[in-house]
Amino acid sequence: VKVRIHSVGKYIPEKILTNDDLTEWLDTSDEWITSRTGIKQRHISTTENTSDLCTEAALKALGKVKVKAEEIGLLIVATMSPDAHSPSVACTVQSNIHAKNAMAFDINAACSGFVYACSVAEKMLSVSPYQYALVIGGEVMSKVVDWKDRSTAVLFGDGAGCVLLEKNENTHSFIGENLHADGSRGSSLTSGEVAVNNLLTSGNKANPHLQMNGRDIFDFVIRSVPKSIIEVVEANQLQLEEIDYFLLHQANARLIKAVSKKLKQPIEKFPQNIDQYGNTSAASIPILLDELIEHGDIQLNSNQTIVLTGFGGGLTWGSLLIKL
Ligand SMILES: O=C(O)C1CCN(c2ccc(-c3cc(CO)ccc3Cl)cn2)CC1
Repeated sequence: VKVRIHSVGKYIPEKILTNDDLTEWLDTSDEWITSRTGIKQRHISTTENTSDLCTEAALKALGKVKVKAEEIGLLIVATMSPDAHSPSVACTVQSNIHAKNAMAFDINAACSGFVYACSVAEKMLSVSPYQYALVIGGEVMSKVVDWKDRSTAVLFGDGAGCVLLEKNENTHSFIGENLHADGSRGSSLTSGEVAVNNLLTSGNKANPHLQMNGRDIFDFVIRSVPKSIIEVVEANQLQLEEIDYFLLHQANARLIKAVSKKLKQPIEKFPQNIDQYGNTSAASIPILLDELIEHGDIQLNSNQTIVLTGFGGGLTWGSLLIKL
């Protein structure tokens, strides 16, 4: 049985905060942010929570093809900024779009969440009686960042991206994958800690906000991401030159440049939109994919070969090799 990408959608909240807007609140500058991250602006939700962004992205993807919500058997949301622990964002989205036959759950693999979720969905769909699965990466990072911490608050943005996967006999999108974690370095990027305070204990501290050791993460990514990409390409008897696009998690422009150099592949193969959206964690790859399809750089059913690579909190990282 084969699984392919049938359609893609995204939804970004309307409100834009530019780097200059941030200088009114934080001791930072457009020059610093732009030169160190590549980010020029980010979208910040004011009323919509993660499930609202994911719902709109799902409706966009469904709207582009004639697939009815009841044909969906599986709905996975990758997020590290859920509305709540329960109900899952996926269940709220399932209700909103009336996908009454879909099982629904969230996964948290931070900025690797979307590639992890696609991997899980592909396996589950291939043994499911249903034809379609929705995989959504959605974040309202603006509610988890510490707006007093200029080293992280300027990096993140809100948004959601969605792919509709279809089970069919002939074309096969998912050629290969490698997914990794290293929990021993989990403390390099934490968010939403919940302390053990109960009837018997109290006073245990927990930081609800995102905290990041940028240097540690940078070093981890530079070492692990090129390896993951080479691994997934060569394990499937391909060469890097045969990959049309490398869609990397949009975490930092300098980092993307560094990975392209390590892989000796032209920067044109590493599309970027971090300037517009900031780091939208699990949403960054599906948002980028949707934009590339909108601009015509990537077409579904084109036989183009792409690699999706996520990396971040956990620590987690991983790549998917996809033939469109
Ligand atoms: O001083 C500088 O240049 C700073 C140095 C630190 N920077 C960082 C560091 C790490 C990340 C990052 C975050 C995630 C979480 O999604 C995943 C992957 C990465 Cl690589 C983004 N920016 C910004 C510029």
